Amino acid sequence: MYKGNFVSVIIASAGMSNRMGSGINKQFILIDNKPILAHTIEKFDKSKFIDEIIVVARATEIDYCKKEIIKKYGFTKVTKIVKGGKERQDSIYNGILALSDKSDIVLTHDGARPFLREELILKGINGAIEFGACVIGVPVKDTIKVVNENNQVHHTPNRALLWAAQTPQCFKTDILKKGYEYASKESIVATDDSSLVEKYGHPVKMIMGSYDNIKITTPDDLIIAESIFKNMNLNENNDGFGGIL
Ligand SMILES: Nc1ccn([C@@H]2O[C@H](COP(=O)(O)OP(=O)(O)OP(=O)(O)O)[C@@H](O)[C@H]2O)c(=O)n1
Ligand SMILES: C[C@](O)(CO)[C@H](O)COP(=O)(O)O
Repeated sequence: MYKGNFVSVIIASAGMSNRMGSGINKQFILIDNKPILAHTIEKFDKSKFIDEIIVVARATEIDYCKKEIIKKYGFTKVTKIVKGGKERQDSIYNGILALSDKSDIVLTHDGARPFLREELILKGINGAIEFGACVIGVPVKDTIKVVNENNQVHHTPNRALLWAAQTPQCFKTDILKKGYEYASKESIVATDDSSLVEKYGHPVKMIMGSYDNIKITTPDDLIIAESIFKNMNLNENNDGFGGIL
């Protein structure tokens, strides 16, 4: 169980939001009059399982985050706001370097995933304690095709074995650090944190997540996000596993 462990979270919010095309950092777009990033931080700030939150922001947005997000919404567990890097991986690495020496368990999370539920935080922490590394995800619903550079279908993997990785991704802190140090030494680049731990050679467990734990990436996600937000508020007991979408 999580008791006795110091649990940290790194929230990556230093991306460029290119696919959103909003002209501003998508994490500052409002849902119910509150920035997406504030919704995300709130989930961890309120959680009794979390001890420290490191926010990773663009250098030019650190002051804004301090004033308009952390101070304005009265978050108490954000210990540091550090500057991001070119890729998400670089941003998370900066967050790792800012972790408290006390950190036993670390969760990495996207600032653009505001609909995380408390039970997934606990499942992730317990998964990290039991397995050393785990990732929250959901089985894919569509058939996935692997294509070549000419869009010719190369093969169709067995859907029963395919999961979509979400965040949080949860680790014993020393294991995540080793994964990132290994990636840096070997110049390994990946789009999520657990890939680096896999490549370092530590097994990663997949933990059942929730289909409504979406990452807000493109404008159509904002329409879905409004609907998830309303549903979460209407039905606080919705466990997120039933597939409201
Ligand atoms: N250099 C980067 C890139 C991404 N992120 C964060 O990682 C999360 C997941 O990334 P994604 O949704 O791809 O965000 P962007 O990189 O901003 O999107 P895009 O690729 O459309 O520019 C986001 O919360 C984003 O802010 C980050 O902290 N630092
Ligand atoms: C970490 C992640 O959210 C898992 O789905 C995803 O890989 C982030 O990737 P992106 O390229 O930054 O969208």
